This record gives sequence, C-alpha cells and structure tokens, in this order.
Amino acid sequence: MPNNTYQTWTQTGSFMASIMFIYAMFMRLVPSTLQTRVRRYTNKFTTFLYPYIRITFHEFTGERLIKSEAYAAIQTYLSEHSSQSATRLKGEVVKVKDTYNPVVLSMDENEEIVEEFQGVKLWWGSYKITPKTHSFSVFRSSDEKRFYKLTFHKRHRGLITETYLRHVLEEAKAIETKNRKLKLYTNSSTRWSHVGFEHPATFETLAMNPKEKEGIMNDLVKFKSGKSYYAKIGKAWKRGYLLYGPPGTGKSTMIAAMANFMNYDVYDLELTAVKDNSDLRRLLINTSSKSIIVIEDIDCSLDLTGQRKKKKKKEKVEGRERKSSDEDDDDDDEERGSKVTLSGLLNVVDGIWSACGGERIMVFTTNFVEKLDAALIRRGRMDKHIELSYCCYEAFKVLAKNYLDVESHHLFPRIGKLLEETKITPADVAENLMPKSVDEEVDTCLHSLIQFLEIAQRKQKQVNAPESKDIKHGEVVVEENGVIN
Ligand SMILES: Nc1ncnc2c1ncn2[C@@H]1O[C@H](COP(=O)(O)OP(=O)(O)OP(=O)(O)O)[C@@H](O)[C@H]1O
Ligand SMILES: [Mg+2]
Repeated sequence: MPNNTYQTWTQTGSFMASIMFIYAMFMRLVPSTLQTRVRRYTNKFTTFLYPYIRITFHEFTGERLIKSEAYAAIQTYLSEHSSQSATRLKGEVVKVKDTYNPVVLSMDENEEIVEEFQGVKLWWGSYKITPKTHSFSVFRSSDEKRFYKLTFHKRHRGLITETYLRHVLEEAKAIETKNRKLKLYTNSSTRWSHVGFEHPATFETLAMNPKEKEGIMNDLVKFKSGKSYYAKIGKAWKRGYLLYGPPGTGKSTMIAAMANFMNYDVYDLELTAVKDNSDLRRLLINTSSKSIIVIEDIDCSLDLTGQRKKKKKKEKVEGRERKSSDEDDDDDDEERGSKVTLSGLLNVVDGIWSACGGERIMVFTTNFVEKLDAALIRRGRMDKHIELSYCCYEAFKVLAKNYLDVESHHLFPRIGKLLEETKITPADVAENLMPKSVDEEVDTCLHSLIQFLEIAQRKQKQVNAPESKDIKHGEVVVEENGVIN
C-alpha cells in the first residue's frame, strides 16, 4: 500500500475509534427506554454515511467445523481472478505429469482486490483472525479463523447476492473441473485418506477385444451424461460394474483406465479394515460424487456365500455337523475382526444409502465369479458384468503396439494361431513383449513370446490329456518370471 494511502487509513481508523468511544459514552447517558429508538436512528444515519454492505464467508461453518463449500469456491474463484490485480499472493508449485507448473493458490491474508461485475464495483478482502496466545508455536494455530469479506454498495444488493454470487460459484466449479487432479483414496475403519492418482492406463493401452472396449466406453459416456435420465426414471445416479476373470487379465488396469477416461477419483475400499456396517455407511457417505468406488477381490473380502468358511471348517473338523448360520456369523466376526455383513454391503450398493451423492460408479473385481452371492451381482447392484479373459489376437495387437510400436509383422499370424490354441494372460504377453535390454529388437521380443506360447501350449495339452493322471485337478502349475516350469 502506498505511504499516503496508509496514512489516510490510519487517520480514518483513529477518527472512527474516537467516534465509537463518544457514541458509547453517549449511550450510557440515554435512558434505557429510549435506547432502542436511538439505535434505530443511529443505524439509519450510519447507513447514510456508509452505504455499503459487507458479507463475510468463513472458512469453517457449523458446530462440527465442516469446511465451508462457499469459502472453498471463493478461494478457487479468487485464485484465478486476483492474480492480475492483487500484489501479494500465496503460491504453490504443483507437479502435473512430470512438469512443474507454478500455480497461484490464493490472495494472501489482509490483501484486497477490486472487481467489476456488470459495471458494478465490488471489493474482496482475505482476512485472518489469530487469537492472542502466549505460547509460541511454529505450526499454524487451529484456532485461526480465516474469512473472505465482500463489500458492495447497498444499491446493488439484488445483483450481487443473486446473480454475482451464483456466477462466482459456477466459475469456481468450472475452474475446479479444468484443474482437477485425480485422487486415490484408501480407508481405515471410518476415514478416507488420499494420495494423487497417477496410473497411466487408458482405454487406448488396454488390451481387449475392440468391440467390447467400445461398448464399455459408450456405456461410461452414457452414464456420465445421464443425470436427467436417471432422475426421470427415478433411479439413483450410479452404476455397478463387475469385472471378473483370471489373475493378470487387466481388471485393475481397466479400473485405472476408467478413472482416467471419466476423470473420476478412485476410492479403493478395503472391506476387511471396516469394523461394522455403520462404519461402512459412514465411509460411503463421505465419498464424493464423480468417483469410482472399488472393492477388489470381493470374494476374499467377505464371507459372501458361507462356502469358503464351510470348506475351512470341513478341513478343521472333519465329520462334525454344520452349525446354525448365526453361530457361523459369530465365528466369522471373531476370525476377521470385521462385522460387515453381506446385507450391510447389499444396502450400501443398492439400498436407501446408496443414493447419497450421485454420479458414482461401483466396481467389484473377482477371480471367481461363481462364488459370489446372486443378490450381490444382480442387475441394479452390478449392472454390467465384464469378463476379462485370456489374451486374444486383437488384444495382442494392442500390446504389440504399446510395447514395441509395431502394428504388423510377419510373425503376427503365427502368434495369432498360437493364441487361439493357448490360454495365456495379457500380463504374460506383456512381460514377454517388453524388451529386456536397450538394443533388443522387435524380432527378438516376438520370438521370445512365440517360445513362451509354445511351452505354455505343450503344458496345457499335457494337463488336458487323459493319460496325465498324475496331475490332479486344481493342482497349481508353478510359473517363474512368466515361464512355465
Ligand atoms: N488387458 C490388459 N491390457 C493391458 N495390460 C494388461 C492387461 N491385462 C494385464 N495387463 C498387464 O498386466 C499387469 C497385471 O494386470 P492387472 O493388475 O490389471 O490384472 P488383474 O486382472 O487385476 O489381476 P488380479 O486378479 O491378480 O488382481 C498390469 O500391470 C498390466 O501391465
Ligand atoms: Mg487386480
């Protein structure tokens, strides 16, 4: 602030303080019966002298100190609009995709800017009240109260409180969408914590049948733009996807591709860390819209059918009668330390609670779809069932393009034929296609894949052959570094 302006403000401040002091003394002399009337006239007089309205927006609201959405929106809005006019700004350097972008976060405390909206002048100020404390701390005091103050002439009350503030909120939303950085959340029993989501998978790099891929992408686009449609049919704006298939077929990769495609945050829900159904509900309420809630390996997270436990018990106590289901539940709780039940999960996925927030996708993954309870995967809960299976020729072509940058090669037909006859996951194909040294050629990688496919084919033929009675059903064939032994 220039020197003469500073002096003017100081003088005005002390003048106002003197007036206030005289006013307080005067009010003491006025009989109490007349005080209300005097106050009314004083208010009218001060409004005449100072015809401005001030609105404050505090950082925290409510008894439980919830961060005010209005404050956050104004902060975002002012971060864009104050950078031109304010002289003191708080800045932060943010890393986006390996490049550092200097991002001005907001106006510094006690800074003011002037804005013009539809020819009307208004003032924004950013302030902080620090309670007086005798102890010294280098950390930010939790009692600090920050707020923005908006000042404008009372003549424009309607325009500012309705049109302008709506404009601020809408613009803040647009800025947030533009600068959005995805987050990956993980849970304890009651809380979410997050890190930045930086998985590079996209639908372009996802290896699968192109027609199926296009179908999934269309489904997602339809969901994203379906707000009014879901409202019209009276359905909560959410969609469930069940991804199933053997390990290494791209279920987790597809979730990452979905998040990048939709620009949604990911909530990776670890059910075993959740104490009970009410904590599960609390976690769900605290997820934001535009998000994907993921439960990986759902069959391992909960005893969803009772069959797994039954099996274990059978192993433990051969021949003993099965206990009643209530007793079973109690035992399960003790063993896993979580009281989340199937019905609790069903309610969260498609019950009254599932409608909170809207615009959410829920994804379950499993290697054993047949083990899941029918109620859990019925349409409405898991609307779209997607099987991710062994690598087909089309999927191989995507991987070859990703890993080796080749779209055609004389070895492709041979690989295509082998893939038709052999069950091998995209993860194994990817591993074999990845060059193992800087100067490894395309030919070498493709030959290595062919060799791997031939060995896998021989092994699979052996397993399926009737004379190979020595290999019992379900026996694990040990693989090391992508090569079957
Ligand atoms: N369809 C695919 N497209 C591209 N890459 C894939 C695909 N499937 C697997 N991969 C590669 O293999 C690795 C393992 O895949 P991913 O973790 O997605 O498998 P998954 O199906 O989730 O396995 P699990 O059932 O064990 O969790 C990934 O890092 C990815 O690079
Ligand atoms: Mg996975």
